[in-house]
Amino acid sequence: MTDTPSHPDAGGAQPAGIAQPAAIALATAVARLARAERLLLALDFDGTLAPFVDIPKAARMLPAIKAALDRLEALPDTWVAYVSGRPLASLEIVTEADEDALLIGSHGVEIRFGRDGVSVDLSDEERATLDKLGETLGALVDSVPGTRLEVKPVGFGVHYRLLEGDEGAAVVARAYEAAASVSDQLTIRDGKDIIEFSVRGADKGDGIERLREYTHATAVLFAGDDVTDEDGFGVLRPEQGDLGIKVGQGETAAQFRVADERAVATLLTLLADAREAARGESAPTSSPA
Ligand SMILES: O=P(O)(O)OC[C@H]1O[C@H](O[C@H]2O[C@H](CO)[C@@H](O)[C@H](O)[C@H]2O)[C@H](O)[C@@H](O)[C@@H]1O
Repeated sequence: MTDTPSHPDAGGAQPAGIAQPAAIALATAVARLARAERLLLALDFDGTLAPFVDIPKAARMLPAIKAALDRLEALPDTWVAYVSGRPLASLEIVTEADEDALLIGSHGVEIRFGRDGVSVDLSDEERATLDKLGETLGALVDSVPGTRLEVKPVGFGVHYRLLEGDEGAAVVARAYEAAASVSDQLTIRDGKDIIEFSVRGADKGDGIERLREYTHATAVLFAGDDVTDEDGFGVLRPEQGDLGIKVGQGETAAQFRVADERAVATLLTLLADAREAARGESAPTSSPA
């Protein structure tokens, strides 16, 4: 946390990891968001809540983030949802989802709202393309030590986090070529040390709109770190009180930017404090990681 004075509307605290006066403006926006009638927190997972690790299934959100989200989820008219590129099954594990969890997986293709869900029924043509894609990309990763194929319900991710320097770019080029030999209709997503090819083209913006509809939220907070999260920022309605937060570097349509997951922890803790106060709950003194 910074020790500089805060804006009168900001509830007396500022998010760490960003410079003034942006920190003051963000703290003010968070204080306003805390007073929303029905609040939806739609959150990207990897690189936003959880630091990157070499083994995807080992990723977990920072403890301070988990604590803040648990507090927020316990409040009335407040929903926490995860909107990720991960397959739903993987997202359930890393978020330690309970039976009420709101999850959007596979970049908007897979949906689980509590016990309700949308199953992904592939057409014969999509299934055939997917099978061929798996064989082709499988052969590629088998030929490049350090790469790994992530199997998803509607596509595949080629992971190359363990490669050095230009080796990653070379694998991406070969993956493009391999995928193009299968189909020119694929949705391609260039993520952080992963290149993904899918036979379905939904995006995180679609997922957020489904969540907005389901929760009847009057305000939405979406935070994300990657290029694929720009689809999410694109459907926000700042004029209605929505808030978009970009985590880390890179061009963005989000209104605000914070440095990293620790700054997200600070922000969510401030939001939990402010919303508990707004909803008349006790606001325990809490310190982020
Ligand atoms: O939309 P997100 O929740 O940010 O998911 C994006 C991808 O996240 C996972 O891969 C990334 O995180 C891994 C664990 O830290 C890391 O090893 C990998 O290099 C990153 O690309 C996940 O495995 C993918 O399926 C998601 O698309």
